[in-house]
Amino acid sequence: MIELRQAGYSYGRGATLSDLDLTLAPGSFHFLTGPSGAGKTTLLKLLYGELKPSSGAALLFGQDSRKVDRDGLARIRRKVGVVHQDCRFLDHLSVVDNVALPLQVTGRDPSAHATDLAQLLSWVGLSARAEARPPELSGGERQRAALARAVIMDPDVLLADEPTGNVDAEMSQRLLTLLTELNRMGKAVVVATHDMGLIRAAKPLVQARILRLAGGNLQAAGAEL
Ligand SMILES: Nc1ncnc2c1ncn2[C@@H]1O[C@H](COP(=O)(O)OP(=O)(O)OP(=O)(O)O)[C@@H](O)[C@H]1O
Repeated sequence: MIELRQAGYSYGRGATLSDLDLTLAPGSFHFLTGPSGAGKTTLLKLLYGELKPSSGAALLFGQDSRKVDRDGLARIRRKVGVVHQDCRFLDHLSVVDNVALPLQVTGRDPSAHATDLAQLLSWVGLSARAEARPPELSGGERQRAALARAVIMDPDVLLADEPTGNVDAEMSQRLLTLLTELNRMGKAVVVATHDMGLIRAAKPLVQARILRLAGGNLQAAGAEL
């Protein structure tokens, strides 16, 4: 579905990422670790076409991200749900309206998807917070709302950037359960995290590959969980 081939990226001075090979197959689960500044967010951006490789290639559903036009990239993005590190909500809209935003952006009528929205909010445990504004949410509630928004379009791939940052161990476990449920539905999942406890907690739930970014390169961090 998504493949990096010898992909590199530079923000201008030196290479942040170099010669990365990575394949996301349907139903795969990857953890992406590495120190702060190693390039985890940059790598995720290559996987959904927000950044294009400075060298090598990113093949997104068979299309080279450097050659695809805007419309093609928009179509690809609908198949990839992203939970951003900072969640990126519109604070003047309610939680349910934020979760519905991808529907609106792609020209669908959210009211025609009211059942899907209600089911999704129930799945992430936020039915009672549907009309709250994002600044009123706790860290764990924000992350769950961001996850709901990332999957409202039923993507094939889910990319989550530090989805358990600023939440306690119990909420981490809950988020992990949601991520593994999505994976069991066949979605390819990539979770960028510093949280080795999260990776250990995933062991009984999912067969995941652990990748470590260091010095711009990807290394397999040990055996399968
Ligand atoms: N827009 C940008 N312009 C220039 N440099 C950038 C930009 N975004 C990131 N960088 C640099 O690229 C490197 C990798 O950043 P990135 O955010 O991908 O790392 P990360 O592993 O996700 O870090 P963290 O774990 O702290 O979130 C860092 O040195 C960062 O300062």
